[in-house]
Amino acid sequence: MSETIEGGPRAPVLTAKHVVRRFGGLVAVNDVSFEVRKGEILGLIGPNGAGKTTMFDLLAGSILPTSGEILLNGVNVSGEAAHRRIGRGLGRTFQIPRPLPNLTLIENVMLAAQGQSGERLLANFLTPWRVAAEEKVAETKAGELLELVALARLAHEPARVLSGGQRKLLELARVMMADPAIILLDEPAAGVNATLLEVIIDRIRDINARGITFLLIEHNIDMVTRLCDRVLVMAGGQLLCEGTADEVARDPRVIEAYLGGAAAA
Ligand SMILES: Nc1ncnc2c1ncn2[C@@H]1O[C@H](COP(=O)(O)OP(=O)(O)OP(=O)(O)O)[C@@H](O)[C@H]1O
Repeated sequence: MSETIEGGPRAPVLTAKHVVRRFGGLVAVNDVSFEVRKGEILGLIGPNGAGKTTMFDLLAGSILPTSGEILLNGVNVSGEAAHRRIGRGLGRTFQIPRPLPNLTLIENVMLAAQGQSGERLLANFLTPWRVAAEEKVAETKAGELLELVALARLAHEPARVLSGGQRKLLELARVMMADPAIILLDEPAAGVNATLLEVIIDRIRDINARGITFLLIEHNIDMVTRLCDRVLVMAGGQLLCEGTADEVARDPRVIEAYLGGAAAA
């Protein structure tokens, strides 16, 4: 019972209810329902073309569902734009992060600050002291977040010097700047070397220990097994099954879905 009490330890942060998304004749997401519970790291796996990225786009608000509902902390956000969902505590990283190459790391992270007066020309003109004070606070916070993701020593370097794996860490710091309740992570392990992968796994654990919930799309099953208590499997736009990483890896339907994908590739 207490599992679903609003605000309780296992309350749903993000809910998909019978979500459908069509692209012309193709049903990329077909009647998918699930919950991401407060404090968990939930995995989302499935073969190429399963509909995982489309599901992320729907949850984040980059695209809208053809039908069905998306709830963020119990509020129906199905028709809301992405920036409004960010304001409600939903963060998202991209498979291929694209920081502004000529800005420093700290400047890139500061760009993600919410509600700065500096964004408003009038405020800048009328209350420059407040804008300066807010920028100082944002700079301190961005510095702390770069420390959290082990990039503090590069804080004043331009983002173009970063490797692919370091860009993923910068992306995590950027998302954290908006104080998210939940972060959607899109393939954080893709293209990352083994050493940096360990850093990314550690940082995700640290951020999760601060009470932040994660939904993780990942093809690297070792990472999923190490981070996720619960895993959802999608195939052909539908939710195939749910369980621990070990359970789903043994499930004949999952094996069949991956083998079918490999045969079709
Ligand atoms: N904008 C779009 N227009 C038309 N079809 C699309 C669009 N976006 C995705 N699709 C199709 O929807 C299906 C699901 O794609 P999606 O990218 O969500 O899968 P995925 O599980 O994320 O795959 P991968 O693991 O390869 O990233 C695919 O058949 C894809 O071609």
